[in-house]
Amino acid sequence: MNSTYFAELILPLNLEGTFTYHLTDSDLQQIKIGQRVAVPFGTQKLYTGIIHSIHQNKPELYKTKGIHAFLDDEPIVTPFQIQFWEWIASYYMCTLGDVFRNAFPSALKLESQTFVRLINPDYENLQELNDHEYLVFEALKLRQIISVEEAALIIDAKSAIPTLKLLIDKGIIQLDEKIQEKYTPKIDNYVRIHPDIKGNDQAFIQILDSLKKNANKQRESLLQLITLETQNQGKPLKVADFVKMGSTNAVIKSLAEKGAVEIYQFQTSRVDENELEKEEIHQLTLKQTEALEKIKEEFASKNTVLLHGVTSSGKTEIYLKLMEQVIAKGNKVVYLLPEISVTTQIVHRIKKHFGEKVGVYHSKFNQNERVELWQKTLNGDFDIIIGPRNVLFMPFDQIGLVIVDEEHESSYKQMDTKPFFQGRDMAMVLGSMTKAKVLLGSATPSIESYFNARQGKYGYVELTERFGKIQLPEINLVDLKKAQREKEMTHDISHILRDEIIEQLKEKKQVILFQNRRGYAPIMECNSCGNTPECPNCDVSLTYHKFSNQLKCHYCGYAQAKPNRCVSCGSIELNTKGLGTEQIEHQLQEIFPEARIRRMDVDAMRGKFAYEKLIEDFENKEVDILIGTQIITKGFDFGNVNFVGVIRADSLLNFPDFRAHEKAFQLLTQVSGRAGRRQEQGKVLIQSYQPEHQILQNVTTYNYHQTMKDIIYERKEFFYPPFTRLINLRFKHTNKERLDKTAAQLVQLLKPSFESRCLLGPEAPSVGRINNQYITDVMIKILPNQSPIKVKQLILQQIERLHTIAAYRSVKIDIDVDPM
Ligand SMILES: Nc1ncnc2c1ncn2[C@@H]1O[C@H](COP(=O)(O)OP(=O)(O)OP(=O)(O)O)[C@@H](O)[C@H]1O
Ligand SMILES: [Zn+2]
Repeated sequence: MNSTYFAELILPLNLEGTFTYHLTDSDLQQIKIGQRVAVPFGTQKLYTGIIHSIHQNKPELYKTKGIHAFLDDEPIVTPFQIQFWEWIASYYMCTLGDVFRNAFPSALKLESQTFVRLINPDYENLQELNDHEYLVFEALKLRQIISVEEAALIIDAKSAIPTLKLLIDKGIIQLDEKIQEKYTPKIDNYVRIHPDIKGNDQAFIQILDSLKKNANKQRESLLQLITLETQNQGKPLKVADFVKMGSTNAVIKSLAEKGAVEIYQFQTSRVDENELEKEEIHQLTLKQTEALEKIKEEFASKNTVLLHGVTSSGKTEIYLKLMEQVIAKGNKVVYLLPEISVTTQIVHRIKKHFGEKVGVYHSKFNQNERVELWQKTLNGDFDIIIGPRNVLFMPFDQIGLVIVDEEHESSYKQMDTKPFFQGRDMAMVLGSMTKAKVLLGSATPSIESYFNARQGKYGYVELTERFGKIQLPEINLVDLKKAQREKEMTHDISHILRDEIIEQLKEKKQVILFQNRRGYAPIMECNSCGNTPECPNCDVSLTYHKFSNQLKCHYCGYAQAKPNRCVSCGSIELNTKGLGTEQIEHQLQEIFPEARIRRMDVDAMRGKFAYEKLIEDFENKEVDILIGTQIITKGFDFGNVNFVGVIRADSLLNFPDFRAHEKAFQLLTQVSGRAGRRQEQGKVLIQSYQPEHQILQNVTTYNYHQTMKDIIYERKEFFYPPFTRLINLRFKHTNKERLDKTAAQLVQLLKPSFESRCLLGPEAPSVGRINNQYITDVMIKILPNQSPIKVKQLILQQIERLHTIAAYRSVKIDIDVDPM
């Protein structure tokens, strides 16, 4: 056939550009940009692609293939998304296929290696299945799981993907995934005065009278419930809690039978709260209203505004008001959070006001759950969509506002898979491409955002006062050297810290403690020969985990039983060095045997919704002391915490990275900000071996501006962002010699184009081998007078030149633009 029309397709491949397929007349009648199609690729492979564009330029050098089938009547990717993906691919120097793979749910893009699973073996409407569907269905009844490739053998290559797609649509099969824990909301029984007698004095007195004679206990309970309801101001009361306060299940049941109280249920889940009654948004305080007005004023002339408000100043309340106004104008809001599992409290607050119009992209959702969210977003079912950085890839339309909460968080940067994008930065690109306004918020803005605001590129709005005019917590430092010298310590807890915790527990307050490392002890060392067990796959020492009695690698997951003797000299004198959360937990348990102590770090939070459950327990005051890694610093808003302790600030300060000081200041300020958020001024104790350190001094005085000024000065001096842009080239190979040669060769090729201060390396990072791959880095600094686009082109050209020599090609090069 002699086609005159062609389509460019996006395929999930790590290859440059789009791919050309010819179109038949009937293709032309149904084709739309953004539709999914099933296509062959190479000799054997099948893929799901997206229609990128249509044209008449016949490729001269090769024969095009045709499209097997259209999978959708209507596009499921918007033209804007395609543009956005292209922008990301070009900025982050990866392929469009890399972005597509990351952006698009796997369950919507079947390919040869995709496996599907039978989920409805009892499907009865067999007459609704076509011949192909029927054949595959029969095969699945025997085997449960089948790959696209195998389906192609059973029916034919052309029909494999379309047929499986139809079976998915009918709910007969599903993308096969590791069985994941489904979130089952916890249902609790609650009790309240029966709505019929609430506020009806006459009916109420009647009931009370009837209880006078032989139901004294019931009468007491009823009166107690009334008092509680007034005290709790409408906050639901669990039956279980009421029983703890003196009532009994039998009494509550009798009262319910008599119509005096009502037992009701609702989900206490943090994930699905559409059942909750909606609440009005709080009235903003004068200061908050001023801030909101100023934000809107700044938006008149600027696309981005930085809201710099101290912890607990009510930034979230301002977001809520602003969102309400944007939605009232018929626009949508994208709300970005650093990590959803640890910010369930905020999701909860947003859902409370906007109900089912809120779409939540949970990073722990499985692929099938993701499809549902994608389709609902496409339908325009949501006014607000919340999630971590990947939420930017959802198919929304008509965005009026993008909020980036806790904008300083480094977890906005994707580090493990391509594209290595920065969610905050891409939110701004999304904003400028869709003409939506972008609000960045933080109590400790990143250097970059602060700098841009100071330069007048962003609007800048400051909120310096906590809600309720509560003073920011008083932060004091504990000198660990001194405490040790004076024997004022039990294990790693100074007696000042210990006594403060005792005081807090006495007053029934909850305590949050922060330690930056997980595990029991990061290093095991032989006292005789000094040998330290290391990971066989990575260049790091193994961390001791007492609970499992194992040594584990935090980079590749390798684990071994704890040895009883030194593997090097046989001595039994093995010592541990360093301090992890697990050890602190043990020490605390010993010092405070009565306290209910829980730990929040990745080791303790294995289950799918472990965070949610622990947060709930903490809110319900079922935990006295919470010890955690930096997870606990992110936006928690607990009312009953007046005191926060930092076990050891030193590892934060001594980290070998140009961002270390910025991060240390942010982290310590944020964790301190969890204290004293309701009635009274909170307190914070930070333990450190170097209390004189300038960063710690600045933390205690809340001297954000001075800290940033100092850091900006250093950055300027040493050519770091925001004065330069960085690109890191990370080389990986199992053979160290080949790795080093390749990296050195590329540096040779790049040398003529860069000043020597702008081309650093090759240099091995602090962990020079992970999972048996050696690593080395070459860092390029782009000066303000250089064009980043030209520099990127140059890098790609030189890599291409490098690759003309076969020996260099096997070394993988990951290009990381704006590394963190
Ligand atoms: N105008 C208001 N009316 C009632 N409650 C408010 C108001 N403003 C803030 N609050 C309450 O004060 C607490 C702190 O506010 P919020 O969590 O919004 O602060 P934040 O600035 O986002 O803090 P952080 O940066 O520490 O996360 C919350 O419990 C919030 O409900
Ligand atoms: Zn390892």
